[in-house]
Amino acid sequence: MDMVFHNQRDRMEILEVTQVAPTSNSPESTTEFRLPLTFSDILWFTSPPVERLFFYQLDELTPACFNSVILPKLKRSLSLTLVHYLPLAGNLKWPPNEPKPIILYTPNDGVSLTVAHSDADFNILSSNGAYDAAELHPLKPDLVTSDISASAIAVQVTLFPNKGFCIGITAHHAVLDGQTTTMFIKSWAHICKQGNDENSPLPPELTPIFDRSVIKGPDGLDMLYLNQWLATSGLDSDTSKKSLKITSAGGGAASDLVRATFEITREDFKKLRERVLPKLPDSGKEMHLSTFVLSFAYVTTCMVKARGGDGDRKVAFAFTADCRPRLNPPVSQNYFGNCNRPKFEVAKARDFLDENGFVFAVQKASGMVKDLMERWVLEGMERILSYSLDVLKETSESNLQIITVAGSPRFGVYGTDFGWGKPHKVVIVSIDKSGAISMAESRDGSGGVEIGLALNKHEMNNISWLFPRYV
Ligand SMILES: CC(C)(COP(=O)(O)OP(=O)(O)OC[C@H]1O[C@@H](n2cnc3c(N)ncnc32)[C@H](O)[C@@H]1OP(=O)(O)O)[C@@H](O)C(=O)NCCC(=O)NCCSC(=O)CC(=O)O
Repeated sequence: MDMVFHNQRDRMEILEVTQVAPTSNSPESTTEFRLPLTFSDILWFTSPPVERLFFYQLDELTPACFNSVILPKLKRSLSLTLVHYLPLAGNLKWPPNEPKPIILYTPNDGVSLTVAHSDADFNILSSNGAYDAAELHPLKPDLVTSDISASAIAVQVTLFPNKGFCIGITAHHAVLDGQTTTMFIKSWAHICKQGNDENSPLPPELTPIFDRSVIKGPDGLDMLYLNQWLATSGLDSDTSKKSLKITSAGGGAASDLVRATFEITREDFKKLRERVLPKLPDSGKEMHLSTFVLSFAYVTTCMVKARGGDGDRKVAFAFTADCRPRLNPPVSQNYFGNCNRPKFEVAKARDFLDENGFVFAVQKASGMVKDLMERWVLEGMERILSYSLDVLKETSESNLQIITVAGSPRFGVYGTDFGWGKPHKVVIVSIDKSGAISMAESRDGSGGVEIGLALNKHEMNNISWLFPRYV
């Protein structure tokens, strides 16, 4: 039987759009804070923002309780948290005589917070699907970007009466990566759960580090990337034609996509390992067969099979690695900003469509991760943005299939408890713009991995057949 795709038109009402500033009682919030962008930030300069939703189920939640308890607590704790994360209350700016933009917080800056009420079906939107990808769009806030300014983050809290609420956070990728975004939201949750005590410091594992000197790369990489980004929008950094507007590079959301979440369980991983090991050279002794490698290889193979078609077509598959532990010396996980690199490979669809397609994918994925461990992790960084932009251009011009990964099972998003329990569901909305899959740890902590997909109906139908059977 084919998959059933839920499509229910929601009703959403915006109740309030406000600014939440860092609490004014702190000396920090009354001082300007400037943070330069590193090459690793500029690598993502005008990439599509990353949009996450955290659904919390509270069956008895009335509008009165939401307005008198939950919303005030969320606002107050956000304000307290921003004192520790001042750049997130600020904006990207491009001062007239500066070669590159900076992140600037000035007193009275704050985060845009949208409060909304939805009559959409909470159970469907926080389920594993499938439902129209566009159904999630009203729940995510938009960054405010213009030629001269771009907000670092935006937040939305949406009430679903008698069902629960949803927290949406949209992050500018040139300001922060997934590691920092999830550390920030866990800090907000921590302060909210602790009862908004003004004097309670953040625990060490949630305290951001702003020291840019730890990020060392080849000279001139920041300006190289900046000029490459500007060239894609027909601008250049030497003239007055500087712009902080986020372009459509990376594609806009397709309107015909549906979303679903699939889980690869610990038991599935065992089976996948058993299946692949005898087929690998030297029984896989030299392979890096982590749950990430198996998940990435498995989903890539299923996605190529789900699209089917011409074996000669090209498939670009990529993931982003966290460079913090890989740099020499290693950088703290608390480093605020971007410290990551994409890793790309291109192959023919035929390689995955073959009987041994999964074995091929495992070998490739294992090699990609091992490369990052064994070689200098910044190798090839000079070419990485031009290469990525070329691949994106080719995707829009040909039938090249691009598969990338957003999020990570390491981020522990299901531990984000604001005081009303762990999330019922966490999703990355923005995968519907970019051909990405999303990854998160299984909600029940059983060692599995959740895979979020946004595909057209035909491919989603095909993959729903492949996922359970192909393990
Ligand atoms: C490159 C990688 C994907 C490769 O992952 P692997 O798991 O294969 O390799 P690895 O060597 O790092 O880890 C191997 C083993 O170490 C253990 N391990 C190591 N670190 C861990 C951690 N922090 N938490 C839990 N387990 C950990 C695991 O048991 C794992 O085995 P096992 O798994 O078998 O038990 C990863 O190292 C990595 O960098 N992950 C973070 C990716 C990231 O930051 N993505 C977001 C990009 S920004 C983005 O996309 C935007 C956004 O999200 O906002």
